Amino acid sequence: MTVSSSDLTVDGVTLSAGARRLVQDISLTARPGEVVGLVGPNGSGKSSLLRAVYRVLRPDSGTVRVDGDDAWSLPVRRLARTVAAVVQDGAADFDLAVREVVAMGRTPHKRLLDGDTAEDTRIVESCLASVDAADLADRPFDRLSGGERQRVLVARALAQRPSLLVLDEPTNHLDIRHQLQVLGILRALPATVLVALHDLNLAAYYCDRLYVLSEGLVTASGPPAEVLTPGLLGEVYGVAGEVTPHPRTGAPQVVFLPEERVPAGSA
Ligand SMILES: Nc1ncnc2c1ncn2[C@@H]1O[C@H](COP(=O)(O)OP(=O)(O)OP(=O)(O)O)[C@@H](O)[C@H]1O
Repeated sequence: MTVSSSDLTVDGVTLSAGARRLVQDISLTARPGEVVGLVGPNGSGKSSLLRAVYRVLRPDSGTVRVDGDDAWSLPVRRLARTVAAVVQDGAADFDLAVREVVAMGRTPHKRLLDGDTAEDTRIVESCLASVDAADLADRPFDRLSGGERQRVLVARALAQRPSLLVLDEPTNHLDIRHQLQVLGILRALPATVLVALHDLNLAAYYCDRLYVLSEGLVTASGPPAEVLTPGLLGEVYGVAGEVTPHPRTGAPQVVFLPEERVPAGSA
């Protein structure tokens, strides 16, 4: 049975590509309804870890459990009814209209050769509208701008009605209004969300908890206010910054001080 929000437990996951170790012994949880952020510098292993969760990169060791079931042992169709993914630069070469791309999100809920029901059509239209893409519905997907494409891929994932949504840099290419819109949608979903983000201020505002990856390891985790400290900015990113609670939202607000660059690891 599909539940509205899933429990994700990643336990001791190590990933490699050939001889190269991508992440090592990562453990992470996302409880039902939580929005959990993955942050960290380029190449720290965020995308690789997400790939293990949406079952593209098989762990060398460790487990990925969704609602207690090993994600790598579940039937593919059952996993697809539970987990949706928005990946970086995903599927740019669809030779389909936008509406058809979003309708693909309904596939796991259908049997072979089933057509679209009125409910499928309603879900597709409402997911397109939620990301301001209703007017793109008849356009060829492969002619859209980067940001339009990204919003359509978010709509496709929403149309899947997942109980666990995994997103790799979903704000990539988006203007600021659409960044806030997409993250606001994720925040309001009943689903559990695991999202890789580069923007620490957006991560601080929208995520319940953060995991900070650095060189394939988790170096810090917890609520944003505990994790995002000047020490962490120096240690993990090699930059100087101040962190203060925002006077209105209370969320930690990071201000970078570019002239005070510090060598990574020296904070
Ligand atoms: N298939 C692969 N073969 C070899 N190295 C790989 C492969 N996939 C990823 N890597 C390397 O593993 C490391 C982690 O990559 P990953 O894409 O997970 O990082 P990331 O944190 O998502 O980075 P970014 O913020 O730049 O998107 C990088 O050094 C990357 O070059």
